[in-house]
Amino acid sequence: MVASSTETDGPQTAKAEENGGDKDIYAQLEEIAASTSECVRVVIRIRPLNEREQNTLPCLEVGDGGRNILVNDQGNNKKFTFDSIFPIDGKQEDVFRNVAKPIIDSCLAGYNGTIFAYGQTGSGKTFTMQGPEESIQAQSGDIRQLRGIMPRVFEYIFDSIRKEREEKGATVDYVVKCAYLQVYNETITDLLTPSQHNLNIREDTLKGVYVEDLTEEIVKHPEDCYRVLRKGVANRTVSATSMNQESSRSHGVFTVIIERKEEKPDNLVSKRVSRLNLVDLAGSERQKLAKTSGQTLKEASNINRSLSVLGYVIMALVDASNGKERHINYRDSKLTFLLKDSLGGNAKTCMVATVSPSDLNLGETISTLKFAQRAKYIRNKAYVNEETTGSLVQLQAEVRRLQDFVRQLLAERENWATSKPAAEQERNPNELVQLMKENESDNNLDEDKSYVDERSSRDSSFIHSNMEDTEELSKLLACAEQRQREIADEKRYIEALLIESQNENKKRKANFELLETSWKNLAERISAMEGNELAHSLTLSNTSEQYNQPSSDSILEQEEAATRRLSETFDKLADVLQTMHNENKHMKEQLEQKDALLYNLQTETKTKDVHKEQNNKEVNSSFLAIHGDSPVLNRLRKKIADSQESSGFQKKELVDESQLDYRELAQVEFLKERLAELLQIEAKQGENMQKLNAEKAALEKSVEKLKAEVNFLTEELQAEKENAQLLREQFAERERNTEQSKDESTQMEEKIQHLQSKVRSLQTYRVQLQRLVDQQSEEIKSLRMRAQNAWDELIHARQDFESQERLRSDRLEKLFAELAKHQRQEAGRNDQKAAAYAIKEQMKQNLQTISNGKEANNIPPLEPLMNKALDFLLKQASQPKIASS
Ligand SMILES: Nc1ncnc2c1ncn2[C@@H]1O[C@H](COP(=O)(O)OP(=O)(O)OP(=O)(O)O)[C@@H](O)[C@H]1O
Repeated sequence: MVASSTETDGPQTAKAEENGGDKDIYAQLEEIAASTSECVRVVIRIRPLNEREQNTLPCLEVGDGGRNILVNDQGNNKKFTFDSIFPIDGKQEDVFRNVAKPIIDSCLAGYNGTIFAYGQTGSGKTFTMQGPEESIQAQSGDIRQLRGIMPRVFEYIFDSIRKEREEKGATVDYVVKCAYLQVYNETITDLLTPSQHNLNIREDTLKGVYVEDLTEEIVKHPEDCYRVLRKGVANRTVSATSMNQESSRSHGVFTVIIERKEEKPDNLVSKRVSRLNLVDLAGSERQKLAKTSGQTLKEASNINRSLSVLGYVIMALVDASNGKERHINYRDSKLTFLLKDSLGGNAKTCMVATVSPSDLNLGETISTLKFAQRAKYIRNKAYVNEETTGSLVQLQAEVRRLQDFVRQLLAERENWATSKPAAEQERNPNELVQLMKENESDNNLDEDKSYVDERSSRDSSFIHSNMEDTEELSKLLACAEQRQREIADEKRYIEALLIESQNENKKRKANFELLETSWKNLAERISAMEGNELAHSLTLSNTSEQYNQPSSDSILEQEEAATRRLSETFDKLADVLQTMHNENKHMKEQLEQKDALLYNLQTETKTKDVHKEQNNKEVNSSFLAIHGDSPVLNRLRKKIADSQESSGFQKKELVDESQLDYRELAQVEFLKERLAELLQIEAKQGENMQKLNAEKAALEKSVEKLKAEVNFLTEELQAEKENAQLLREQFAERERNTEQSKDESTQMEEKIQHLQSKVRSLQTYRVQLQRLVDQQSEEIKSLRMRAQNAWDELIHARQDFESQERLRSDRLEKLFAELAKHQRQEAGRNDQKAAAYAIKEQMKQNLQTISNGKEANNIPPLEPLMNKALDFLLKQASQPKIASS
């Protein structure tokens, strides 16, 4: 179901065995080379639709091969490629095998590892990393299948350790520790000791990045780890938002520290310490969608800010891995500082980006995928964290080797020192004293000898005092050289600072320009929107006036209100951007000032350098005056030589010419002269000494001055550094604000696009409506004509009708008269009828009387005859007379 670009089993365990230490140095180097610079693995996990999304459309499709994902963005398909993609029905077990197993294998082999889940709030990060809480310790049933990466990691680690112990016995020893922390509102809390709040992050060359005073609990079984995890989960900050009933409001970092010690056959002990970070980041969320407020809103903005910094760090890392010179601001947020080793450092890292499949979250899904795509290009440099120690004998051998090495270095330094120019050696004052002593020992005359001894001792003391001065001067020189070096260092530092500040400035300028362009674009869009709004409202009001459509009225009202709201929001946004623009301008000016200040400092340092140079030259010349070709000393040397020569010559003369008295006199004269000369020299040397002392005092003063200047410069630099830091922080804050504004403007853009599409559909609808109305007005026209005709016809018909009506009423009147007449007749007939009935009755009675008498008189019955007559009468009476009228 899931395609993967990496092998999930086997090779790491093999590597673990290889690292046992049997390899030679070249193999280790090869392994280091192979292990360096490895890209971060990135996988995508799509969660099933939740209740809120049941009636929405899917916007994601996993492409062929299971490594591509297609996003349907309003009809446009965008394609992203990752190391693996887990579809909606992806199993927890598959995720563990593909994502976590290779990393744990690396950790067991001594590498650091990190797995982190990134994604929109409610997209399944906690589900992936941890699983439902009740599943963590589940021993059986369906719920056990829902365990996330963390519980499975614990089981796998202890299983692997058990297997290795079975194989290697007591030579291998493991200590496993767990720590759990959260970063909530930029504060680190120890989830295992929640009273430990606001902890500090530290960095160490050996340990890497770590949290000071964080509780590390030793764990011996997976059950211990479950307990630690549950304890931390209970202390983690979680609240309900509209997007997720149990939304993590903090970034959670669960660390497993694996310490492995192995005793090797040659008495060496190898020790590896690796750290596995399991990171469940807080979810990114659009505040409007998440409908957060109050504390939850503050949390959300902190979450978004730290995730933005994470985004910048990733962008910088990607640039850096593309060979660009970028400074990675890990320290801009606690999260990025904590993840420093995991992003671009000493760790093997895998990122699981979780997404929702619904088009309801399309914007967030696209931004998650883009983020994940960038992370793919980060290159990490992981290495095995191994340290080997040996027995005392081996350690002593190592110490000896190091001592030899140090000796060799010292000898090299000595060689270098002795290979100084010969002129420098000649200037050694001790040698000069020696030379003079040798000269003196050659003198045969006692007086001369005593005199020379005396002078020699005087000269020697002079030279000794010169030597002391020379030593002082050498010290001074060394001090000056040291100062020079310090100043050069400072100069280099200032230059680096200047370059950094220039780069920062460039960056800021670029951002500033970007901001300006986006601001301009936005302003244009706002004015375009305003224009559209006007045009839109005009057309819509026309439409509503012309056709008086109640349904389109309400749509228009809604549209107008939405446009008004949008325009208001845009106004506010424009204000915010204007303020930001002004602030950025101000910052730019400040930066320019700082640049100018730095430039001045640099120039000052250069001037100081020149002064230093001059001072040094002066000191050197003084040095030369003492040791080098000093005319006074040369003359002194010459005089001594001459006196020796002349005393030799006079001795010869004394022997040859036997003029002792004269020679003695001459000798005395000569010695007198020489004494005067030497006294003169001594006086001159005294003057020289005074001069040198004055020079020394001046030099000391200038050194003091320089020291003060250097101190001042250091303070200035410190202040500059602080200012730069402050500016950096302000800029980061500004960038974060810009990011937020960008988010808002993206939302606005989406709204605008939505509105524009609505306007477009409304325009189409209006055109259709116009056509319909045109048709209808044509029809109305023809109808009107037809109605006119009909009206005319109606008037005719009415006139006809009225005349006919009149005729009819006449006839009716007549008829009514006839009817009255008939009624009258009828009444008469009824009277007749009643009379006839009365007659009939009378007759009946009469007849009865008659019949009574007939029987007696035998008269034929008259009744039938009477009935006949009566019937005839009745018939006559009941016949209608009106028919004739
Ligand atoms: N792959 C999945 N399969 C089944 N249910 C899932 C899946 N992913 C997430 N869910 C469910 O979705 C809901 C939200 O998931 P979860 O809490 O893991 O999100 P989240 O990304 O950690 O959110 P947030 O960090 O913002 O709080 C939970 O009820 C979870 O059980």
